[in-house]
Amino acid sequence: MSESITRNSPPEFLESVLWSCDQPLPVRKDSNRPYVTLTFAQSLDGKIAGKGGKQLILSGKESMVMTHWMRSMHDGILIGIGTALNDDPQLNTRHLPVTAHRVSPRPIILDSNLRLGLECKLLKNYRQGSAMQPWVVCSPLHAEDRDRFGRKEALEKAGAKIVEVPSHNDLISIGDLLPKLYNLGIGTLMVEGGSSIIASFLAEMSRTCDHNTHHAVDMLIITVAPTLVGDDGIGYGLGGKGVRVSLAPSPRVGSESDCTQISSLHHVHTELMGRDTVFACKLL
Ligand SMILES: NC(=O)C1=CN([C@@H]2O[C@H](COP(=O)(O)OP(=O)(O)OC[C@H]3O[C@@H](n4cnc5c(N)ncnc54)[C@H](O)[C@@H]3O)[C@@H](O)[C@H]2O)C=CC1
Ligand SMILES: Nc1nc(O)c(N)c(N[C@@H]2O[C@H](COP(=O)(O)O)[C@@H](O)[C@H]2O)n1
Repeated sequence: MSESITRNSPPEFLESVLWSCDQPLPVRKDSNRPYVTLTFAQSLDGKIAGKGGKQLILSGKESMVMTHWMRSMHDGILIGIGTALNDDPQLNTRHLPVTAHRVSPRPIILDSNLRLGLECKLLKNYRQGSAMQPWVVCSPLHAEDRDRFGRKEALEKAGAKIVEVPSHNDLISIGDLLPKLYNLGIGTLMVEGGSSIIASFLAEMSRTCDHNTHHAVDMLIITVAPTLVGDDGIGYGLGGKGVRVSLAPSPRVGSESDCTQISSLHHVHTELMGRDTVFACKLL
């Protein structure tokens, strides 16, 4: 079996691009939000799921184990309600060797209207004592909002903690979410998807860079699997018209005149993991 699958500590490259247990967290200009790692797996044609959102196992064994190491390194793991309903994920570190010190992050679900199922694996695992309590982030509740109050109560009874954060058009404001999570003790946050969440974080990243304010994402770690999904598959956008994220320096992305550089991603590492390629880029 490959050494990367059986080792008892994270792959070296992960510790070098993120942090290792015996190193302090990377210093950021702003300290009122978590360190944010945006990460997902995609096909060669840029798809993260199949037709109609069908969940695809794109990562091979080696990169999947790497993803579970990454999970173990973060305080929280964030997904959108689309992924929670579609995939019913566990978001734990079960692919790590039994001999490794496995710590699973706290699941955080962006669920503006409290649609999470009471019998989902995230809640079941918590009730069985094998996972941390999931936090469900919703839009602020108002007194007249009886249906949502009912769902809030049901979710709390099922084990969830409900966190209210301002939203616009039913999308939780990322700019308000991050300081809130930080104040609740999330120092490091892994954002796993899905498609709309990736687009929102990339858009927020672009917006904050554009205005030269604090960034929303620190590190982008993308696994690319050598497979083609086809046009029916689900991709991810950059979260809006005119949003462009370019690599800097960027000799291959076009001339200055045809590419407005809103934000700069700096390539820090490329790692081959089995048949997959993992790219790590950091935002400066
Ligand atoms: N290949 C990979 O690494 C991954 C693939 N996926 C795939 O992604 C697909 C799910 O993607 P989506 O349907 O887009 O669901 P999603 O997981 O991105 O959730 C989107 C929903 O979250 C809610 N939301 C609240 N605040 C939001 C905000 N600020 N920005 C965006 N959404 C917000 C909205 O109700 C929205 O419809 C599934 O097919 C899943 O298998 C999901 C995660 C990782
Ligand atoms: N790294 C990675 N590779 C893939 O091929 C994937 N499909 C995903 N998906 C993400 O992992 C979640 C499933 O997690 P569990 O196995 O249930 O712990 C899924 O919902 C996506 O967030 N990731």
